[in-house]
Amino acid sequence: MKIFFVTSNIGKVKEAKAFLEPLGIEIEPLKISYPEIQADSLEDVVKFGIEWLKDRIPGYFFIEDSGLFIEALNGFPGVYSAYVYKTIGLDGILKLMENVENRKAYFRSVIGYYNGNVHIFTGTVQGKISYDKRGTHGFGYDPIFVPDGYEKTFAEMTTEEKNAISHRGKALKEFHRWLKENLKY
Ligand SMILES: O=c1nc[nH]c2c1ncn2[C@H]1C[C@H](O)[C@@H](COP(=O)(O)OP(=O)(O)OP(=O)(O)O)O1
Ligand SMILES: [Mg+2]
Repeated sequence: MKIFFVTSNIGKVKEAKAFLEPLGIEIEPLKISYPEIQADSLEDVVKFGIEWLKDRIPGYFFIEDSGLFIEALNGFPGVYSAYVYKTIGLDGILKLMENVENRKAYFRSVIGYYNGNVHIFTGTVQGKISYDKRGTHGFGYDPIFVPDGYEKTFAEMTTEEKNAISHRGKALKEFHRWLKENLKY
């Protein structure tokens, strides 16, 4: 089967393909930008995005909204992660975290799939903000996020390694489980 992934982030596409294509699900990226509302939750952003997209996409599709939530910053950048990445970036986050001992943070991913109805799948990974940028793989905040149980950042992992433990990998796993149960392929 083939489903569309509406996103402008090629890093997300790479991860979704690495996870789902070996399981027999073909991903067709569609770079259509949709309004991302200013909301308190990733779920609300996804639900609004689907409502806006559903009559504009020729088939079943999914979108994904994600964010990095830093405990010492009361959850910032959270739902504003994309905007913060584009404005103050990794150096800005490291600066805000200077002299902050509590490095705890988590990533969260919310996938919304539309097949006539909306289905939501989520995943979270706990970790810490590093003291400097490390690694060249991945995208976004990967060079400053160290998942619990590891010494290296997401940017020091291969796509497969990251997928096995990441927020997006977990959401994709839930998504795949649902597809398998409901489509009986
Ligand atoms: O695994 C990740 N590793 C590092 N950084 C990440 C990850 N997952 C999301 N992020 C960053 C990217 C973006 O700055 C923001 C999410 O914003 P978000 O709107 O979901 O993504 P986006 O605008 O890059 O692509 P899209 O076209 O799918 O909306 O957090
Ligand atoms: Mg976005």
